[in-house]
Amino acid sequence: MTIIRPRRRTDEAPLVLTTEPPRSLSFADQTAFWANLGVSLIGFTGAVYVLQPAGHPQLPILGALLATILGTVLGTGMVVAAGAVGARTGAPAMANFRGLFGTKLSYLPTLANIVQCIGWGVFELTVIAGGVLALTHGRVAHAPVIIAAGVLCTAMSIWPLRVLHILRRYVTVAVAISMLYFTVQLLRNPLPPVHGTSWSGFFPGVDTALAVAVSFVPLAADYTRHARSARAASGAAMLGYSVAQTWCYLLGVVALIQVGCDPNRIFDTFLGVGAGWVFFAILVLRESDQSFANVYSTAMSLQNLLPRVDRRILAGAVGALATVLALGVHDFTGFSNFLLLIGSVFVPLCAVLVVDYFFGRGRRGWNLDDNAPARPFMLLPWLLGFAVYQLLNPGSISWWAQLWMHAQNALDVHPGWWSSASLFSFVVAGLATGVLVLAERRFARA
Ligand SMILES: Nc1nc2[nH]cnc2c(=O)[nH]1
Repeated sequence: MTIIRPRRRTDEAPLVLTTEPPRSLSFADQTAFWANLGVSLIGFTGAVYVLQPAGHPQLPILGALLATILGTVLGTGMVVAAGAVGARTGAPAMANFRGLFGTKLSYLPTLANIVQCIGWGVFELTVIAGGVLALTHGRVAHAPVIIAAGVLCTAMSIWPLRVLHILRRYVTVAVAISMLYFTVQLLRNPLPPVHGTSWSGFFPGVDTALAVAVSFVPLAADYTRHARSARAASGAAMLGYSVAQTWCYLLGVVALIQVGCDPNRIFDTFLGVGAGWVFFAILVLRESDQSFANVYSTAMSLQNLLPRVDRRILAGAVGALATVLALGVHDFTGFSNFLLLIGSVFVPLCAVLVVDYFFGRGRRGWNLDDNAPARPFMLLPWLLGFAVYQLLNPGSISWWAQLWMHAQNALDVHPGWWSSASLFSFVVAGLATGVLVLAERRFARA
């Protein structure tokens, strides 16, 4: 890869694929960035899936609290581990897979990430439009908001490092004040009693909180590669993301309980408190950093396929595509299930990546060149982990879920309260990679 060594704090991310990025993000910059990603309008409504895990009765409030904390901390741990690899190699997230699978095979996770990031980018643009709709009581049309948000997040993705500095300086404080305001206002009303709760959906609840954090696994290294040290990158992601997502989900749980667990009315609680619209507007505006992260990471993923194309051209094209797609989307229900399905690809992949980097071939330095040789056997633990995930949680796309239910019956595996798909998938993929790493070492010695 091309080697360039810019160092100043004002330096921007390299324009072409390189493993020598400017290391200009401080601990505070990164903590603020991850905290911003942890707070999302989707998080407030998504809390309903932790509170009422699919196929289970509602969790008690303590159960929802613990499931949120456990899922978030475990999911963030995976983000941290993937980010630590990027902080050490200096390569963007998808280019790291060249070391694990070889360059050509690294296109597999790259394509999955391009699909997931464009999907999330479109989703986030529609979430912003939904927020503006709630804020203006439907007085502003959908299309102009989508176009404005699309232009904003595309512009942000042209100057990613400058944007991260700005987020730290101005946006994170405003978001923290807004969250504090809503927390105080919502907790002033006593929570109505909730009946018929059960702990049976505890681990599915954990899985939900974990899945949202894990969806940032394939993006992490695009940002941590600019950290001054792997330790700072890891601490910042852990602190910023886990605190923010936990806070966001718990605020969502409180708001949901106050509107009888109807996610469609959740924004009413925020807008119903005195001056709520001011703080809600801040949260809507900051949702653009989520879209920005998706557009920028899609461009970086594309650069793994097109290493010599200027990332600004790629980001411009991706931003335009996401905006056009978002103009046509009004209902996201089916697509969000698809996003969760893609997200599940990255849980076992993270385990394989981390085990091979810290215990296997990565210890001697991965080959991240344009012609890194294929390591197809490394696909096996990934596939195994993916199968374990689907077996325990096949999701809500009916034909896909039915396929896996046949497999459950054939193997006599029946998911219960104990079956966290993410944890089992991560552990199985990690252990299987460990076996391959040991076999590779033996083979090298022989
Ligand atoms: N990758 C990704 N994951 C998410 N999880 C929640 N929102 C997002 C998002 O915008 N992108």
